[in-house]
Amino acid sequence: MSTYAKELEIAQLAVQRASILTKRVFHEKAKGTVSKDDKSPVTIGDFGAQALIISALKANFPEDEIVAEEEAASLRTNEALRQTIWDLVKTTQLSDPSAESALGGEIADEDAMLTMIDHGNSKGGASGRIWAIDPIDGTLGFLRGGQYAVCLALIVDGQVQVGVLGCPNLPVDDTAPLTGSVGEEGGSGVLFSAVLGQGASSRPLTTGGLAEQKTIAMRPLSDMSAATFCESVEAGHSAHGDQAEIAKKLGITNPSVRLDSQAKYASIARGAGDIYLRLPVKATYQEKIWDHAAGDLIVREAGGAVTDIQGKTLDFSVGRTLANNKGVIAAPASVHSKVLAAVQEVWNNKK
Ligand SMILES: Nc1ncnc2c1ncn2[C@@H]1O[C@H](COP(=O)(O)O)[C@@H](OP(=O)(O)O)[C@H]1O
Ligand SMILES: [Mg+2]
Ligand SMILES: [Mg+2]
Ligand SMILES: [Mg+2]
Repeated sequence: MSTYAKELEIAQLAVQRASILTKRVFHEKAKGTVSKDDKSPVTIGDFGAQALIISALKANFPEDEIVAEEEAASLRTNEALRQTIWDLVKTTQLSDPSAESALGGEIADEDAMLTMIDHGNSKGGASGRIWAIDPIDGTLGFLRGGQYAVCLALIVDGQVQVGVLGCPNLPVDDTAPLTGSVGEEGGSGVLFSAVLGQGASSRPLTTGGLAEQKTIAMRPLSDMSAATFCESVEAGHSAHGDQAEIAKKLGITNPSVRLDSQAKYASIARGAGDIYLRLPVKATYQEKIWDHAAGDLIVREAGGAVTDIQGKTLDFSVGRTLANNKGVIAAPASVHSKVLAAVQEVWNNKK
């Protein structure tokens, strides 16, 4: 068995199961949205997906630490919301019994569900095995009817070893035009994964066991002017103006493709786009490890390089945030230094 084979298998099945829950909520009008302390939204889909993923991890790797985005505090005082989530969680299973049983079976009751959610409160750090979970990345996209991703990564002694992204609204076809909006028929969804040193792959998302996988790779980029770059839909999450200036400096003529979530990392990893730019809007914002761990590894294993705007690799060893980094540049390894140089020119001119 290759290294991290079991972790990869469980992570993929856990993300696939959680994706089923998020899809159910995606098609509902009422998504049980509540506002967090930082004013950002969280939905019944985020809470439910986090409970299901953590339950699978606890059943298989009880000693591991977990850093997850959400916490159960607001659910302890909001019975209606808690019950809605519980109804979703207890009725979401993989249709393949052996896959479902690999995830350790059902959560016992509502209280156990809250405990599961709160197991994601690890401080993270430089030693040991730490899972990073973003149950729904791109919650704003999820609410808008756009792209979102279910994200899970295993970090060991500060290095991302396993990364899995479920992107329920991406098309299975790698060559389909890249857009941030979901078409009439929607995408049927793709599950991306990578293990350090073992390459990156993708397979269609299913509602049962894992579908057959294929290797993915970034597009060779011989002509920078033909590159497609991706950025957030939300202007508050990355600096659209700076990014447009950088693209111009690089001679990129295609308009940027705006899509929510780590679907950006996944899309460039499979050659549906080329470059992902995330320039800080606010100097004080610290990126969260769960927003990047899986995507960073998947892009690197597909032939890309990922750094911050100073050219430093992303440092997952300093807690729940990327406190040592600012912004993100992800590009094919062969052109990354060129992109970095353009970013630095624009960034330094601003000072
Ligand atoms: N000021 C800010 N700068 C950068 N990222 C931010 C931000 N405020 C929130 N975010 C993060 O941006 C993520 C979405 O990224 P994107 O814009 O690429 O879709 C959010 O994840 P969630 O949706 O999981 O909360 C959130 O963690
Ligand atoms: Mg959030
Ligand atoms: Mg996120
Ligand atoms: Mg999230």
